[in-house]
Amino acid sequence: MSAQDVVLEARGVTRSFGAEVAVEDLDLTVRAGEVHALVGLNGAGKTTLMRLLLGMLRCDSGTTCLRDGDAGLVDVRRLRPPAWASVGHLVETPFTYAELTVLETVRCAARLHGLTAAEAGPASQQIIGALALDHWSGRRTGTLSLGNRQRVGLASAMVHRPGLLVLDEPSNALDPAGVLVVRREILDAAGRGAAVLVSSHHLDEVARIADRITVLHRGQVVGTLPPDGADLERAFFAMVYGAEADGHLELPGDPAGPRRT
Ligand SMILES: Nc1ncnc2c1ncn2[C@@H]1O[C@H](COP(=O)(O)OP(=O)(O)OP(=O)(O)O)[C@@H](O)[C@H]1O
Repeated sequence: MSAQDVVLEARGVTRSFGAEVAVEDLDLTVRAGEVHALVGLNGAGKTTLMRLLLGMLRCDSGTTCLRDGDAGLVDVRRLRPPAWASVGHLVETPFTYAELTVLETVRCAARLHGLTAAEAGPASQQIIGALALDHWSGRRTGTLSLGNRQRVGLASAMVHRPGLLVLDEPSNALDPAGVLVVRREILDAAGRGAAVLVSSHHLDEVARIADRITVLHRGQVVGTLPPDGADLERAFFAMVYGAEADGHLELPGDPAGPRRT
């Protein structure tokens, strides 16, 4: 892999909210054709990092860059609007219009990402089928279950086959069948050459799809996990506890918590 393959990059990024440092001096790359997973405890900074990478939040210091064709990596704050057409994301609230049907919503997302009217219909039908939403295609999104709203958000993020996909806990609300479907779509996207950044709390799931797994703790990268490692959970906790000054972190239901050995 060369520097040419980097599609998304954070360089020395820091962001605080009041006195709290959510992301601190963080470097990260996502390359074409790879699935890069972010894992960490609640509040580790995963969503904040994704929002910074997508320009949804301003960095206090450092920069986040996205590849814009021949112009190379460009600060997201200066990215030309057409470059955003090749980005798909689901970060926090799924893209849905409560009064529109599933098909209308996904078609709308396709058009917003630059597909022509002629392209948007078939592309929407295809991704709705892929995400097993056919049955709900004519339903207003405001009446859908949480998991199906999540699927619509994923369909809207993927309908235009983006070159960069950023998904924050994409299988959070999904049933086991949905988890399989999303796994397949993520792997297909990377197989087509897309750069994929995904966060998850499910280490087993992450191990199935990721080429690289980065562990965040208190806004910093504390290590990387090998996706084919033997005991990911153990390695994860060792990294997280190891990052604590005294090697000790209290967990609910486990007041003593594991200690660094
Ligand atoms: N808009 C905000 N205002 C104030 N604090 C915020 C804001 N957004 C995030 N934070 C804080 O920044 C820290 C990182 O939050 P973030 O949502 O990035 O974590 P996360 O790793 O995505 O957590 P989770 O796994 O629970 O989704 C948290 O302590 C959070 O309270």
